[in-house]
Amino acid sequence: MKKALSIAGSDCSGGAGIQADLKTFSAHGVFGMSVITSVVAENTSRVIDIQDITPDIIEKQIDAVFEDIPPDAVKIGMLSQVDTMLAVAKKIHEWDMTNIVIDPVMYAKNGCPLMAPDSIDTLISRIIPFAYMLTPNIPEAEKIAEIEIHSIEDMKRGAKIIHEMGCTSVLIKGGHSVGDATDVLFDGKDFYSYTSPRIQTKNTHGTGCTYSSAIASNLALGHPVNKAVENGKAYVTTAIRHSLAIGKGHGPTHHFYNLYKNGLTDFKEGI
Ligand SMILES: Nc1ncnc2c1ncn2[C@@H]1O[C@H](COP(=O)(O)OP(=O)(O)OP(=O)(O)O)[C@@H](O)[C@H]1O
Ligand SMILES: Cc1ncc(COP(=O)(O)O)c(N)n1
Repeated sequence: MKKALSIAGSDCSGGAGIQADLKTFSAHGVFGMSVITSVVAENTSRVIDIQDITPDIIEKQIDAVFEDIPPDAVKIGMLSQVDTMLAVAKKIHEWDMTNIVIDPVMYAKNGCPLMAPDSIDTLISRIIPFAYMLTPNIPEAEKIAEIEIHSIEDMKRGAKIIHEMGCTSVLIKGGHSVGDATDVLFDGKDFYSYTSPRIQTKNTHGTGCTYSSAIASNLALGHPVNKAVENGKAYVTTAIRHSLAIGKGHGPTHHFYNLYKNGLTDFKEGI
């Protein structure tokens, strides 16, 4: 069985972060493991508080996983502080991690910051160069590349600038644009785009986490980069199309529908 690790924050309400990642891994038939970087008291409407895990315990969690069950792919999500980033960067290097998909999470859907603003330089210098794929949304890409993004051409320009920071490939996600949901991948040579019709729903909590974990699952399963994104896009689109109207704010993506669709379960309740 293929194995994947998520290094990310915990969303107690189950829609984003580690919880979304583990559900996504399971739906792909991949064995999921987790290293928690922050415990976030959050739900579909708001972030109440954040407790960052100490760098020491983050490092020890990574050691515990890698000395025993080395993963075939690693997804990295919320890294809230400079020290968190430095601890993760040290361990990426020490364990020679590969197939790393990094979602540079900066804000929750309701606008609450999940990354300290003063850590952007460390993200760029110490984390981004390790990414096999970096998956910023449009506001994150604007911050990292220091440009404004209003069009597909801007997304391509942003992807090129970010690629020069040392990552192997960049996928800028179009969830925050208008019209079709188009994502742009740059692998250092060619551009690829992935489009789905925009689904009219407010229930998009955890879409970015779901997408990056689906891509990591596909890399763990041995797919090349553009196929991993194609499959990941199909997964997240289905998960949004059947997202759940639960909670008072932005409801979460639906993983069981994907399982059902792929014939892995006959679970139908709530679809
Ligand atoms: N309403 C929608 N309809 C169809 N696809 C969408 C919609 N919203 C987002 N997507 C797609 O979902 C994926 C995740 O993109 P998005 O830009 O929402 O990520 P994100 O902002 O990082 O997510 P999060 O808000 O969870 O951090 C992308 O493939 C994007 O195109
Ligand atoms: C722990 C954690 N990680 C990531 C997100 C971003 O996801 P979203 O923007 O969909 O809330 C989140 N809300 N919580």
